[in-house]
Amino acid sequence: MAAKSNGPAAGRKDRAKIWYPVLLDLEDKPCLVVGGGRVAERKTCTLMEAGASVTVVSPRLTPQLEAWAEQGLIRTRREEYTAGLPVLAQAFLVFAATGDAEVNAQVCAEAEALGKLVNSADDAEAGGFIVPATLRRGRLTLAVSTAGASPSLAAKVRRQLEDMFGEEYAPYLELMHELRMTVQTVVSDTSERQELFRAMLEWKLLPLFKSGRLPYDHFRSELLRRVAEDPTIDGICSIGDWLLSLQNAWNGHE
Ligand SMILES: C[C@@]1(CC(=O)O)c2cc3[nH]c(cc4nc(cc5[nH]c(cc(n2)[C@H]1CCC(=O)O)[C@@](C)(CC(=O)O)[C@@H]5CCC(=O)O)C(CC(=O)O)=C4CCC(=O)O)c(CCC(=O)O)c3CC(=O)O
Ligand SMILES: NC(=O)C1=CN([C@@H]2O[C@H](COP(=O)(O)OP(=O)(O)OC[C@H]3O[C@@H](n4cnc5c(N)ncnc54)[C@H](O)[C@@H]3O)[C@@H](O)[C@H]2O)C=CC1
Repeated sequence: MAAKSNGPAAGRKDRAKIWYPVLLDLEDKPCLVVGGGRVAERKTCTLMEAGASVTVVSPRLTPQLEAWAEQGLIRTRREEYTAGLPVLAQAFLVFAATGDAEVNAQVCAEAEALGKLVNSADDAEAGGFIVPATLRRGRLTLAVSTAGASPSLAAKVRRQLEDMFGEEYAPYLELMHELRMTVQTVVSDTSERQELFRAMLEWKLLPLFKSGRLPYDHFRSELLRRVAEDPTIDGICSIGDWLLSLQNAWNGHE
């Protein structure tokens, strides 16, 4: 069988590096950021969002980093980086984000020697991972990368996705998650379940969420009830009809 053009053969050395995307669980994981400027602040912020336990090593900190330190949200060491810091040896992820390229290279070398995943703010190829531009809508994560070719383009594409994937995706996915769990409990056959999940994607739920007029709790329990009552393809399709009729009724009242 011929290899697909984007298949394993695409990983050969004569091509640009292909980065492997993953989503990491950083909850309570120790992470080290070396440097205390604007870039270190941005990396720290997204690490905090992911629940990481962040230590920043830098003689100077941005006012925001200072504030987080005062609030006890991050740990800091107000000093220049030196090799052999226990906080580096204990870190799950390391970020080299100083304004000094030589220091960043030293941080990367030490971290890699200890088998750590390290990110270099000033040299994509020097570290073991790079950070994409990220859009979150509850459980939906969209990550955009240009493999370091143009980080500002990654940010621009992320902004464009903001319009395409609005806030309504967060409650929509919560509900889809709950409905999926319901179906998993009441339907034992895997292929039957998959058919139902695909049919549920055809429901015109997103416009209902987008309108912002849904009495969410009532709607949620009604939908869960209907799915549990008739978890068949006919049942799922008739729920789809019910959702359409709701939408049409609302549109008619506008
Ligand atoms: C390789 C990588 C390593 C890493 O940091 O992981 C890297 C490297 C470098 N960035 C540089 C510059 C800028 N980076 C940004 C912004 C972001 N940079 C991010 C990631 C990455 N940046 C990784 C590759 C990501 C990819 O391409 O997929 C984002 C997506 C995520 C984040 O940082 O959290 C975040 C946007 C977040 C968002 O808005 O969503 C801006 C815009 C701004 O600051 O507003 C500028 C100025 C404009 C410009 O230069 O384009 C420079 C040059 C420094 C110089 O020349 O002085 C280097 C070093 C080099 O290129 O060698
Ligand atoms: N990856 C990215 O997204 C981006 C990367 N960059 C690169 O990242 C680097 C940092 O950028 P900014 O934060 O804007 O710089 P900045 O000048 O605002 O901050 C540099 C920080 O590094 C600290 N520092 C300097 N020497 C140190 C040492 N020996 N040990 C510990 N900390 C030390 C300073 O105290 C300061 O807090 C720049 O070199 C730039 O090339 C710039 C823009 C975006």
